[in-house]
This record gives sequence, C-alpha cells and structure tokens, in this order.
Amino acid sequence: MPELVFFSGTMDCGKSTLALQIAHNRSARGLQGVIFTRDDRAGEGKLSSRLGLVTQAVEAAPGMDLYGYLVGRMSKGDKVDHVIVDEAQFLAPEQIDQLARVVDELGLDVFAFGITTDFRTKLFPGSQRLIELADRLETLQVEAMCWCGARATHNARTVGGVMVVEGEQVVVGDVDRPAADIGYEVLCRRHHRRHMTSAASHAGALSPDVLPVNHA
Ligand SMILES: Nc1ncnc2c1ncn2[C@@H]1O[C@H](COP(=O)(O)OP(=O)(O)O)[C@@H](O)[C@H]1O
Ligand SMILES: Cc1cn([C@H]2C[C@H](O)[C@@H](COP(=O)(O)O)O2)c(=O)[nH]c1=O
Repeated sequence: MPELVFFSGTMDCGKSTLALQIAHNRSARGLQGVIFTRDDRAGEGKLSSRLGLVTQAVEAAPGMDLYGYLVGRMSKGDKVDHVIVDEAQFLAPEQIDQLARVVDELGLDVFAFGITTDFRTKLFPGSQRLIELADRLETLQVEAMCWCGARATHNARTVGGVMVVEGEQVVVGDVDRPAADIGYEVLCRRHHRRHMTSAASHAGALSPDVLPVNHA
C-alpha cells in the first residue's frame, strides 16, 4: 500500500541526508521520483545536506498545487514512482492535503521530511497537517545533542547570540552561524525552557579532560 510518511526531528539531525539516501537507493533500482523542497538553505530548487550532497528539486512555491503538478507531469508521459518532500514544515496545510491525495489517488509513496516545531515550540502548520494525515510518523534515529549531552528535542533561535522567543515563524538559517546573525541551536526541553543556549551556559566540551599523567 502506498503511504504518506512524515520523517521528523530537530534541525541538523540528518533529515535531508536521509531524503537523499532514499532518492539514491530508489533511483539505483530504476525508480524515478519527484523531489519537492521549499526554501532550502542552498537556494531555490535545491535539496542539500550538511554532509555536502545536493540535488536538484522542484521548488514547492506557496500556492503551488502539488497534486496538479504531478498529474501534469504524468499526463505528459513522465514516469513518477514516488515523491520526496524536504523542508515540509514550510508547506501550507492545503499542500499536505494534496500530498495525501497523491498517495490515495495516484498510488505513489510520499516521503516528507521536516521539523515539527518552531523556535517557540509551536507546530508549523504544514507539520501539524502531516501529523494529522500521515500513515506513518518516523523519528530520525541519529539524535542531535544539546550542549548538556541530553537528546536535543527543540530548536532555539538566536539573534546576536542570544536566544529569542518572538519573531517571524519562518527565517531560513542554520546552526553554527556567527553570533551576530540570526542562528539556530538545538537544545533539550529543559534548556530550551530556561533559554539556556551553549553560550549562555558557558558550556565547555562534553568530554572530560584527560586524567593528569604522573611521570614520577
Ligand atoms: N563533518 C561531518 N561528518 C560527519 N557527519 C556530519 C558532518 N557534518 C554533518 N554531519 C551529519 O549531518 C547531520 C546533518 O544532516 P542534514 O541532513 O543536513 O540535517 P537536517 O536536514 O536534519 O537539518 C548531522 O546531524 C551529522 O550527523
Ligand atoms: C526552528 C526554525 C527553523 N526555521 C528554518 C531554519 C532552516 O532554514 C529550516 C530547517 O532546516 P533543517 O534542514 O531542518 O536544518 O527551518 C524557521 O524558519 N523557523 C524556525 O522556528
């Protein structure tokens, strides 16, 4: 049975990498997919991973009918075996409904990847609709870590190095940005609640110093 699957996790946990791996493994077996993305850091019409891989994708612009686009491609004779969607949190709820229709009426698997919550811990509308409609929810296995060593579960936004909890929901950006910019850091819930980023906590390296060696 074709499925709508939502793979979610914090920023920087390997979602785009997994999307590229699924695309690669399927194309190695002759299956052709359509890859959608929205507002990837690498630019319009790109799906990029921090591991350095990047591939062409169709920019799922606001207002674009994803179901209609796929029907158009297939009616022109294009082979479409599955659909991959990265940065799915940025899609409108109606576009997620269109993806569910792709599964049910075109019989294609749809693999969507995205973060569930924003820097205020509120669901993105696209992610909310995916949680409501997906056949299956998958949490990424490679866990991003908070500076304290706990599993990171939340995304913090920093402005000038300081965590903020007000602002526009969508600001494209990255982790490990210079302090002056808008940046992001993944945190455990405890430290997100306390607004305690790595800089605010003056956290050092997680690994303890080596024991002093006595050369006596
Ligand atoms: N230099 C590196 N060596 C090994 N793994 C890396 C390196 N840089 C990034 N990664 C891996 O890539 C992951 C981020 O992948 P990416 O697909 O860009 O994440 P996401 O799409 O979830 O934001 C990191 O969690 C880490 O596991
Ligand atoms: C938390 C949060 C994130 N974003 C943006 C920042 C990035 O451009 C993407 C997430 O990309 P990733 O591949 O998962 O690292 O989302 C945002 O716009 N608003 C937010 O609150």
